[in-house]
Amino acid sequence: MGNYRFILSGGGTGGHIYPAIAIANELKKRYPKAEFLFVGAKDKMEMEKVPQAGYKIEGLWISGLQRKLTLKNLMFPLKLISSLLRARQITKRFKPNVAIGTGGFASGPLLKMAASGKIPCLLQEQNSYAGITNKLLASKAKRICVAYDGMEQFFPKEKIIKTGNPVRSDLVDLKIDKKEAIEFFGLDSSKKTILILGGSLGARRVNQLIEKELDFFQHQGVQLIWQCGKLYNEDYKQYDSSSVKVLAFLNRMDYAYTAADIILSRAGAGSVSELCLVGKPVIFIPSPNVAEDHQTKNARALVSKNAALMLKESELDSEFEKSFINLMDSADTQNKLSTNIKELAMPKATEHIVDEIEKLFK
Ligand SMILES: CC(=O)N[C@H]1[C@@H](OP(=O)(O)OP(=O)(O)OC[C@H]2O[C@@H](n3ccc(=O)[nH]c3=O)[C@H](O)[C@@H]2O)O[C@H](CO)[C@@H](O)[C@@H]1O
Repeated sequence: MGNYRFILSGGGTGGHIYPAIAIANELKKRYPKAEFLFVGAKDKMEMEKVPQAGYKIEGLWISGLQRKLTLKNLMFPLKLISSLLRARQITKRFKPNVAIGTGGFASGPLLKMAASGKIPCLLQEQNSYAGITNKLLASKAKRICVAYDGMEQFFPKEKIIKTGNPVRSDLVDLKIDKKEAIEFFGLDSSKKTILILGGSLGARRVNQLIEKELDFFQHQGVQLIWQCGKLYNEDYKQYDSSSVKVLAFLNRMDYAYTAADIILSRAGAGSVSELCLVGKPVIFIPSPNVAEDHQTKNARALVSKNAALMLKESELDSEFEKSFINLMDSADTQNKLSTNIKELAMPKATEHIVDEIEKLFK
């Protein structure tokens, strides 16, 4: 009993990978004998992060379409055919009970072939603006779990279930001692700690801001945990010091969230869902470079409920210091933001999604 087989696919960025890992962990908790296989894109971060989480992954030779005419684009049809064939082989061999797609281009071929092999498929869409892969797969899916209202504009209404975004269980209920968390980063537990998050890949404009404001932060007497991203680490690691911890990637987000007094963050859907659970004062700096400006929409949903502050990239030079000082100086604003953001948390999202998955194979 319980020897079920689950195939999961999502990747390209942490925003698609971590929901898949959270779903797999909950399935494993319910079905300890189940087998799992992840499918990702060959050179993307899932090939490293999924094995770190204890799961097997196979990589497809696939990439997204660029908007310009490039060599990569000319290769696209070839990659698509090759990855569809490979996806068919994988699903035939693994024979999953259910296929789960969390967005990103690798999930396209996999879910398409799974559906044509009559395997029930469930999609999970993290954003308020649906990604292209999930939109293309919607007609094949039995259920589509979403985190925002109004998703009927992208998906058939009868398939949509609002569950919220899956968050890794270690971040749902933070139980670490704050002093221990601050010391984990080699920082001083008597000082205020600011956590800077650039999303799973790091954010160039956020890094430029922090570099420019280092003296300002020092004057304010605060210390920094600065996640700059793998791509930017070489440029910024020179600033690592006893009060500024520069890290390419945080493997222990639980410690980082616990250590922080104030958080500056991009507004990717996963980050937003986690920050609601964490319940600390946040200043969002949404990326303006994503489809339909969806990070600004993600952030605005919180700002309109007095649950976070937001600065657009174009406002950073003129507004950042003022906004930061106002927030630092007002315990009242900090408390209000913390209380309000917590109210938006959906801590049962993963369980709810797995309840829906169970309906597809039981
Ligand atoms: C530039 C880009 O395309 N961004 C998209 C990407 O964001 P991105 O990949 O940044 O993803 P999210 O903000 O959704 O989530 C980031 C995830 O990475 C984890 N994390 C992050 C940094 C770190 O050092 N360690 C770590 O573990 C966070 O805990 C979180 O679980 O996917 C999101 C969800 O589809 C979208 O909303 C974003 O617009």
